[in-house]
Amino acid sequence: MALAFCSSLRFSTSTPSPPSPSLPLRTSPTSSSLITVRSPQRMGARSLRARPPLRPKATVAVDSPAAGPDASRSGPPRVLLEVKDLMAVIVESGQEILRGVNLTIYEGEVHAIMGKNGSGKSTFSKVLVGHPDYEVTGGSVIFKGENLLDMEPEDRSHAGLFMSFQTPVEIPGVSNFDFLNMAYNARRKKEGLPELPPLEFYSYLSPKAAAVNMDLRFLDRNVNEGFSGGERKRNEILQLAILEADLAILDEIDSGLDVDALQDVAKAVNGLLTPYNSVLMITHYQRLLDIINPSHVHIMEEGSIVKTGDLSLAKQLEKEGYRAFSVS
Ligand SMILES: Nc1ncnc2c1ncn2[C@@H]1O[C@H](COP(=O)(O)OP(=O)(O)OP(=O)(O)O)[C@@H](O)[C@H]1O
Repeated sequence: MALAFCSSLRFSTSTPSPPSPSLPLRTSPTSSSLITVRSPQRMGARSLRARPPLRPKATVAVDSPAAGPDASRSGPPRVLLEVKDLMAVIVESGQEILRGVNLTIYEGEVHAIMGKNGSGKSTFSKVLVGHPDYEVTGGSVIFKGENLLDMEPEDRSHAGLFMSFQTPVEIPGVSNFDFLNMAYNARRKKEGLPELPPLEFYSYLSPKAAAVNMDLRFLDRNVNEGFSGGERKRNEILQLAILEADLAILDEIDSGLDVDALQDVAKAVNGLLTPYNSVLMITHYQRLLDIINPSHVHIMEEGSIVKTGDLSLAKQLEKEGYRAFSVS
C-alpha cells in the first residue's frame, strides 16, 4: 500500500484541464470545531488555513498580493513569534497543561520541538492557533507584532499562521480543489483582491501540486476522504504551499509516512522555506530533522521548554533518550 501510494503521487502531466468545481457546496460537515466551511456566497473556508500567499514562488498570471520582489523586506530578520511564559489549561477539566512556555522564532528559522508523549507539544501548537479546548491562563504571544491571543482563529490564519494537525480531518462533500480555491480566495478577499475563478486558480495551483508530487487526481476527491495517512500529510503540505503562511506549525508531519514519502514531504517543506517564513515542527524522530535541518531544537517536558540547542540535541536524544534531559 505504501509503495503504491508513493508511485501514485507523482505529478501527472497528462491532466490538462482543471477538476470541475462542484459548487455550490452540498454539505458542510466537519469533525473539528476549528473548521468552517461556508457557502460560496459567504466565501469562507477552513478557518485555520485561509492564508493565501504573500510571496508566490510560482509564476502565475494573477494579481497576487505580492507577486514581485518586496523591497520592504530588506534588513535583518524580524521576530515572527514571541511566546513568553505561556500557560494554558484544558477548558473542560481545568487541568493545567502548559506551564510557562518561552519561545522566540525569527524569520527564516526552522524550529523543532521534541518531547515525551504527553509533554504538551500538540497542546502548545493548538493553543497558538486558538483551539477552543484550551484556555490561556497566563503569558503572552506576539505574532508579527500583534497580540495573537486577542485574535479569532480565522484571523490568526489570515495573519499568516498555518497549522497541520497530527490527524488531518476529512471534509465529506467538499472537493479538495474547491476547498483550496475557497481558502485562497478568502485571503485574497481579505487583501481587497478579486476572487480567483477556478481556471485561473488551477494555473496557480498546478505547479504547487507538482512541487509536492501530488497527483492532480487528488484535487477532484473530497478533502482527505479515503486518503491514506501519507496522502493526508502530503495534502497538508499542498495546502501550505497554496497558502504560503509566514509560520507553519507542522505537528508530526512525519507520522505514518513511508521512507520515500517522508523524503518527498520533507523536501517539499524545504522547498517552501524562504528567508521570510518559518516552520515550527513537532516530531519524535531525527530522520525528519536530518532532511529539514532545523536551526533550533527544543525539548519540552511537562508543559515547558526545558532545553534548547541545535541538531546535535536531537542526535543526543536519539542516543540517550529523554532521561538525559529530564529536569524532574
Ligand atoms: N482536550 C483534551 N482533553 C483531555 N486531555 C487533554 C486534552 N488535550 C491534551 N490533553 C492532555 O494533555 C497532555 C498533553 O497532551 P499533548 O497532546 O499536548 O501531548 P504531546 O506532547 O503532543 O504528546 P504526543 O507526543 O503523544 O503527541 C496529555 O496528557 C493529554 O492527554
